Amino acid sequence: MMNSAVVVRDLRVVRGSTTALDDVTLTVPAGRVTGLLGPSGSGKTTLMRAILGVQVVTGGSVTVLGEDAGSRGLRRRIGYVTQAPSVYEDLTVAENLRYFARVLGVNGRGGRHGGGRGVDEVVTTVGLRGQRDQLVGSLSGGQLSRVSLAAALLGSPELLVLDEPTVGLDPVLREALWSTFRELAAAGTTLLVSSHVMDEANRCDGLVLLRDGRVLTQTTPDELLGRTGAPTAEAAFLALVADAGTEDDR
Ligand SMILES: Nc1ncnc2c1ncn2[C@@H]1O[C@H](COP(=O)(O)OP(=O)(O)OP(=O)(O)O)[C@@H](O)[C@H]1O
Repeated sequence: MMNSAVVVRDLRVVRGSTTALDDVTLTVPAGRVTGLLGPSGSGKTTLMRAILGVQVVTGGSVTVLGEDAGSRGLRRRIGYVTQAPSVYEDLTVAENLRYFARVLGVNGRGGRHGGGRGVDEVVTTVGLRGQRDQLVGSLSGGQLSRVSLAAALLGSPELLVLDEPTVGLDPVLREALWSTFRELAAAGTTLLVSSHVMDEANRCDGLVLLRDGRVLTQTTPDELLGRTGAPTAEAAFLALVADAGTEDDR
């Protein structure tokens, strides 16, 4: 039996006058990279917020690492990176991370109670050793987003939820970040990574395709291409959208 880090059942979320998620059921397998793909406004951020337990939901259930989403005990077991970098510009990279380590109750040198990743280790993981003592306000955009990722890695979370972490990064940095994700998964971390860049689909072990707040399909990159006969993930997604549109019309 495959071990699931996240189980979402019949989830429904209404935000304002929009049904942001409707009847969403999916699982995120442990120790894998799952890509959450869909166009802008399809509900990716809302789903991630529900998994983190910070989203008011109208119906359904979300179980994370065996507990209800939002349970206190989950706080240190999940790392989250939002689209807006939440770091202090007037502190250096290391100062920011030491601050977040304290907030999380992580020992900045070797993790909580001696376990997990500390500041030096996460700085190395995201390739910012050269910028360790630089003010965050003077970093490039790509470096800045890697500081947020480093903060999310403190203490070795079991689940990493990353909302469009590669937006605005050049191809070299994107490559570097994806190899970091692969290494983390190989070491047992579960990653849920959202993107609206379909060519990132091939880098994931599994895929969840969202459209208009509904799961279009939960699949793998190979199966997606095989099923649609499309040459690229982007073309496959468009083919599925066209199919779903035909069904809606029936
Ligand atoms: N605070 C809010 N109040 C009302 N509607 C909202 C709110 N936040 C999001 N929505 C709506 O919910 C839907 C899903 O939004 P969500 O941010 O989850 O999409 P997304 O797939 O993450 O988009 P993007 O790729 O552009 O970030 C959209 O139609 C959006 O307009």
